[in-house]
Amino acid sequence: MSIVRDTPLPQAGKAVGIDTLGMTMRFGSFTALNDVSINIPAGSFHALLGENGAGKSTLVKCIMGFYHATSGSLSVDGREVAVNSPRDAAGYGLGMVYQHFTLVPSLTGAENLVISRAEVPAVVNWAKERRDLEAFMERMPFKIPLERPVSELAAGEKQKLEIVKQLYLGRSFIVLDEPTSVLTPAEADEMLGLVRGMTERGELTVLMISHKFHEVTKFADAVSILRRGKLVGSGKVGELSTSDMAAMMIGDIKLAELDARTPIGERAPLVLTVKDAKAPDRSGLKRIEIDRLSVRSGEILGIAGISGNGQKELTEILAGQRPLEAGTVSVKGSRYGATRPETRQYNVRFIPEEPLQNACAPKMTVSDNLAFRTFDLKAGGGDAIWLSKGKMRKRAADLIADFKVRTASSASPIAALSGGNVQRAVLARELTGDVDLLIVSNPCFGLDFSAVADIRARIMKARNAGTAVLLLSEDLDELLEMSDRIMVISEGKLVYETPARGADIGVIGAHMAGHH
Ligand SMILES: Nc1ncnc2c1ncn2[C@@H]1O[C@H](COP(=O)(O)OP(=O)(O)OP(=O)(O)O)[C@@H](O)[C@H]1O
Repeated sequence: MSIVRDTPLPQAGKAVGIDTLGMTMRFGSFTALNDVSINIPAGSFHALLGENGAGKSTLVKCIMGFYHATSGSLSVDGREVAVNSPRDAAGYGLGMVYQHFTLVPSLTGAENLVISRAEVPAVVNWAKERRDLEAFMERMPFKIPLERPVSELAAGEKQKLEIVKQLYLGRSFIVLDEPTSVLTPAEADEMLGLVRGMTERGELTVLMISHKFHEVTKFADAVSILRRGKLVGSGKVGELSTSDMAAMMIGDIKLAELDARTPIGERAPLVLTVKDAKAPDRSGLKRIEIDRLSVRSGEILGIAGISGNGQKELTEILAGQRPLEAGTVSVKGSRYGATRPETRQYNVRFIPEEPLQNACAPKMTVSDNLAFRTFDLKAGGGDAIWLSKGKMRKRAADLIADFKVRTASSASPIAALSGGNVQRAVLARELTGDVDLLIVSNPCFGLDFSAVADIRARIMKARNAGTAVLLLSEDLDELLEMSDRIMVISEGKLVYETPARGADIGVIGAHMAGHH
């Protein structure tokens, strides 16, 4: 048996500060980051703002050693350092927490922490690890049940564990990339409050990418704003109003407004109906059972629920990717299996979550991806025999302009776009043309505030024009603003229904949490 060798636990954290000096990053002839100098002192909580494609991720990737900046330098605690890889960054105490969880769901919190170390012993001395972990957790403000499998933790607990993992690995400067996008408002507040406490005690420095002004003003003490790769503003949070920050981000652009809701006609036809549908969930251990769900023309039905309660399975059933064991899905009164001819015949459009993985061919160009619905159709609607690359490019240019997709060119691979711009490109493809049924999951995830306003206005326009919309969202505010009716999904079942107008958030929240 091999020798048990333990890496020592990090000492109590002492925050480190960083400076970027003239950081510039070019991709070919495109400048994603242009001469950016930012000072983030040790123990501060710094927010990084910018519209989609402004260069936030690029800056962070340069700091973390994922990218080699074209020019410029990085200092840690006042000393210029060479960070050529994430491993180098880790050596200086720099760590990153991603928007999506990176933990292994079947392992416990303790196991996740131990295996995340660079040098995991061949044989783990669990008794010693547990003692060490207990001592470590005593220093942490976060309380997390480390003995439970991660799959059983709530989203807020998982996010805290991601942060604890970085601290366990000895990082004392962490980047939080939109850290609250899958948390409830209460979880977000608690988590950011605890992180803020650590910065105030000088144990940690935080750089947070966020699109949420209320989080920035409540928790950060300074902010830097990027626009088209340039630093356009920075300062103390208290000295800048939300509208100052918004204006620096996007300039003097008027936000899209929601059209007034037209009443749903009494005889508005049913467009989508799901009856007695049963299917196993992804683990095969639980089931999804939808007794009855229907959406009328000109109606938005919102589905609320904590992530992982069957939303993904429901969208997979509707996309024809998860066979039913029993029950039916019908569109406009006919059985519907989501084949390409059926989606065309009934004008069904679908925007799944994580669109880069689920709705795009990442290595193909933006123009090709925008043409997926139409490349084999002639202008009049018949089948096309030849691909017309010229027409595809022209159509792509129109959609890119209309939906303000920021890309170096329509010939760039779609995977090179920023997260928010991939989302915009997929929305451009799916929301254009005649749409009778729109199934959309978290449409505004990762979008900046002006894009959020724009996308919601477009969905409302489609509704008012008669589209039936099934809107699955983890954002309750979005559901309350957009929906006509709201249903709650919990453990694979629809457990509660209410008109959105006058809905009681407390009651919805209780059903989301499993109290029926
Ligand atoms: N590997 C790459 N190749 C080519 N262009 C890239 C690459 N990575 C980023 N870009 C471009 O750089 C610009 C900045 O992207 P970045 O991901 O930094 O934006 P962001 O501010 O993080 O946006 P979001 O809020 O949407 O995440 C975008 O226009 C993007 O298309």
